[in-house]
Amino acid sequence: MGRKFFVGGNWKCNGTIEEVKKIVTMLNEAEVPSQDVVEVVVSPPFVFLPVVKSLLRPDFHVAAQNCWVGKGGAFTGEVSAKMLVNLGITWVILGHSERRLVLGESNEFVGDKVAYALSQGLKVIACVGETLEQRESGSTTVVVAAQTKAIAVTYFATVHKVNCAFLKKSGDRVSNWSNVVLAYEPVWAIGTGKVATPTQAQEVHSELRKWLQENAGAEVAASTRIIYGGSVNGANCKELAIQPDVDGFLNCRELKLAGGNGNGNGSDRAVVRLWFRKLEGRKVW
Ligand SMILES: O=C(CO)COP(=O)(O)O
Repeated sequence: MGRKFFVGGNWKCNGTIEEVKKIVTMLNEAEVPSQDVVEVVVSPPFVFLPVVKSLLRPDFHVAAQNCWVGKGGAFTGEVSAKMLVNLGITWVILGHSERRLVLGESNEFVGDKVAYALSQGLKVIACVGETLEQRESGSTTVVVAAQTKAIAVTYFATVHKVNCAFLKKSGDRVSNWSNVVLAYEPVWAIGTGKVATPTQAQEVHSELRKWLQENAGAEVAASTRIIYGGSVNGANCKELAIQPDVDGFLNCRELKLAGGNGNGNGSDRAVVRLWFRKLEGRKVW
């Protein structure tokens, strides 16, 4: 089965309402290949989800950048999967390294979030990736395999004491991989300008696919999209995209908001167009 190319924009904690509307206008005008061959998903901060959802062209999808691990309730500051679904949001990013490393989310906690979000009907972009230290010590494969295993298997009932009746009842595996996209995002490449080489990305993506093959079966391995994130831009995306196991991107820098952490040269529209045009070089199109 062919894997539909995936282009994701993670806007992180950036932007004002005016900037968000501006980038939505750009996206609405962008020339992109048919949604039969590419899936575009943008992920604004929580507060901008309703406005993006209402203004964005309907063939593009909207993702939240996080959600709570279980049912709502007395969890100040959190947003539940059910609330996202209620708003018409179809995707959520879980396990981003910024949440793992800055906010201390463990592999198991991320795994539990993935399981719960899927149970509520959300599609999940589940992030994995090693730090520079882990790469240099040769443990990249072990690290991303452990993160992926925790996504596939939940430890919720034993590790966490937060009430989550669903997970306690329902067994322990991602049963529907078609609603999961794995995002390999090496921590050392995020926001640093140090993109993984196409070979480095392909190596890890192929290891992840092998892990899926061994643990979730050949069909899941062949059909699950594994996307890359970390300093992707219009200039480097084509070489990455032609790697056999790179099925798309999760990216902040090119789909940036004006004044964000990208090049800030005012040519945002040109960059969006360039990005999509470069991607067209991929054979599947
Ligand atoms: O973290 C990322 C996407 O989730 C990548 O960020 P950059 O595109 O800024 O490297």
